[in-house]
Amino acid sequence: MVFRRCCINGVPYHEVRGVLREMDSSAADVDSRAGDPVEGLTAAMEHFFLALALCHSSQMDYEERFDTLDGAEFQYESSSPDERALLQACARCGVVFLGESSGYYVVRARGKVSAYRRLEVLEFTSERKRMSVVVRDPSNQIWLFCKGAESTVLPLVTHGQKTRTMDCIQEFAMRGLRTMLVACRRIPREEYHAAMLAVRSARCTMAGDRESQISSACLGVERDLTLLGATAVEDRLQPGVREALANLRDAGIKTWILTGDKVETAISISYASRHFQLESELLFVTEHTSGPVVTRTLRVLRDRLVSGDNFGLVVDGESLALALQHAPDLLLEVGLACPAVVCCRLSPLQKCQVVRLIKNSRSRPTTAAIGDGANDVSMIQEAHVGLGLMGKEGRQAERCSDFAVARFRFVQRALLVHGHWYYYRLAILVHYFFYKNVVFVLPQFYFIIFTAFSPQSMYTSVFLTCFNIIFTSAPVLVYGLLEQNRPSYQLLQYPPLYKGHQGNRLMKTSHFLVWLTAGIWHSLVVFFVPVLALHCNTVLLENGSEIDMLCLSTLVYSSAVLVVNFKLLLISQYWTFPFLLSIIISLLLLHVINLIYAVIDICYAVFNERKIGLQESEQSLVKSQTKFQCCNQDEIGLLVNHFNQIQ
Ligand SMILES: Nc1ncnc2c1ncn2[C@@H]1O[C@H](COP(=O)(O)OP(=O)(O)OP(=O)(O)O)[C@@H](O)[C@H]1O
Ligand SMILES: [Mg+2]
Repeated sequence: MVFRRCCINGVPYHEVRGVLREMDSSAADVDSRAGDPVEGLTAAMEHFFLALALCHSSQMDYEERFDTLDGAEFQYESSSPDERALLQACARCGVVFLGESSGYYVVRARGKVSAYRRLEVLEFTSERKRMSVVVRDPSNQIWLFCKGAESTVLPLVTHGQKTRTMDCIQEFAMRGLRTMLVACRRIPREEYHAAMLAVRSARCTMAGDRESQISSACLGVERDLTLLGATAVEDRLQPGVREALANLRDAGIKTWILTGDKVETAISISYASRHFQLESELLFVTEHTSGPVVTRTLRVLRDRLVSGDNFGLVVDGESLALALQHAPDLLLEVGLACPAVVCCRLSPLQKCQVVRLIKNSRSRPTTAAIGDGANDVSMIQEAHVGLGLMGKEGRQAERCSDFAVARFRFVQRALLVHGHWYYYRLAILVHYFFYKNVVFVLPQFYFIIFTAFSPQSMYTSVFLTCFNIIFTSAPVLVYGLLEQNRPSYQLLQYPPLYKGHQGNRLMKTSHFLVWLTAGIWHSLVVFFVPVLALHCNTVLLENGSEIDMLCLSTLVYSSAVLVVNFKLLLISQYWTFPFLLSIIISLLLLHVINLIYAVIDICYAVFNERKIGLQESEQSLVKSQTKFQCCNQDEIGLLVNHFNQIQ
């Protein structure tokens, strides 16, 4: 962010490298508006810059060597890029914030170093849209300095050049600059103590709405302000934002800009970023104060939108709150019908509400929110996909997001290329898992039918276990990581290709049925081809013996593994070395494990045979012994009979 302009006591100035030039607003040509450089700072200017140098929450430890340093060299640490830009501008103009030491703000102005005792900081929140500091100056006077959005500071101002300053703010905002008002007040000592007591007790309260109690306590001291002026900071668009927005639009992605900025600033930035086209006709839902009026405006806009022209919708925070309360469906209808929407002066909660409104609309669109500040965290978390920009406004957005991106323009690659690929990969992966299991399991059903509903399993337990774990898992995983159905340059060059996947098209029932049919057909082939082949001649082995059931099962099983792996190879449009290697290894493993299993099985059978043989011989021995005994008994019986007859 760069400090560009300011307005002091109603007079606009242009700042370049620490030189202020008064601007002539009446001049038609922008370049000829800046007048002669201002010689030295007037008391009003010094007071204005002093307010900026004191009213902030930036950090820098004061060191004495800073006293002699040029202010432009300081790097201020702040979560607010606006504040950093303002402090650097102050330093360039001669009022240098040197840092903080033991509760004192040290400031150098006109070569003189002064320490201001920090008494209280009334922090900035996106709801209050302003912040204040209370300090005691070296002459023991207590001052309150306040800066913030004009919508929240102006109502507190009672003295100063209100009208001229607001004209300046309007002009700055039309140029796309981020504006703030700066005001101050000298607080009587007795009032200070009472007001601060109220603020501190509100901060300590645990009951009720604590935030609103703090806000109203702050209002006790933030009142009767004297307007010092206004600042205008340029928030430069990152490189590539225009192209990225245009590409996202071509890809069928609807973009809404949700910002805390002023309406004019937001519109100007929207034109600069081509979110609004030059030919766009703007529809305004702004400055409404009652629900019925907002509803009426939205109805009128809805009727106008039928003509289908290139419209841009602008909604401000207050009107949005009313619309969300009284006519959310109408707002949604109008918003979705407009090609571009800008919502300005939104609080973090409102940003979240807008995302929720869209997310829960009838068509159930997939939403993605992208932001860089703490005030974007709630919408990032509400959206289906949260994208955090690594920015100058701290790391909250980045930490709360699903994906962090360094630059806005990288979003188009993330969505159009990686989003496209990953959706495609995931869709194929899910269908493929169903498919390969259908090919594997259905032959078992056919087998049951062929064996008069026998409970016998065709596959052995080793085969059952290995199918999904070893023989068919690696290729599909590698496919899921590396597949590219189109090259990246093509996807970036033709953003409409992204539309092909919108509405979850690859996961429709029709796609599932296609895969299911393929699975059934392949299962028929892998079962019936071996069965019919063996039906003609079951003697396959060299020694003339017939093949057994294990042999049929191995044949069917191997065919299933081959077919599902080849299917993946054929549907893949991007053959990489790891992918081919994973298929080769899977097939090799199939044969190696088959071989090992066969050897183990033969050994087992031989062992069994031996065991059976042994048992049989043992049994026959017993039998023969018994026979022998029986025989002996018989013979003895015969001998006895014979002996009796002789007698
Ligand atoms: N540190 C600050 N001190 C005082 N006022 C501030 C400060 N930062 C921002 N503001 C004022 O509060 C307004 C709202 O700020 P907020 O951070 O909610 O949104 P934003 O920064 O303007 O926009 P965005 O949503 O794009 O981040 C700003 O437009 C500005 O006028
Ligand atoms: Mg901000």
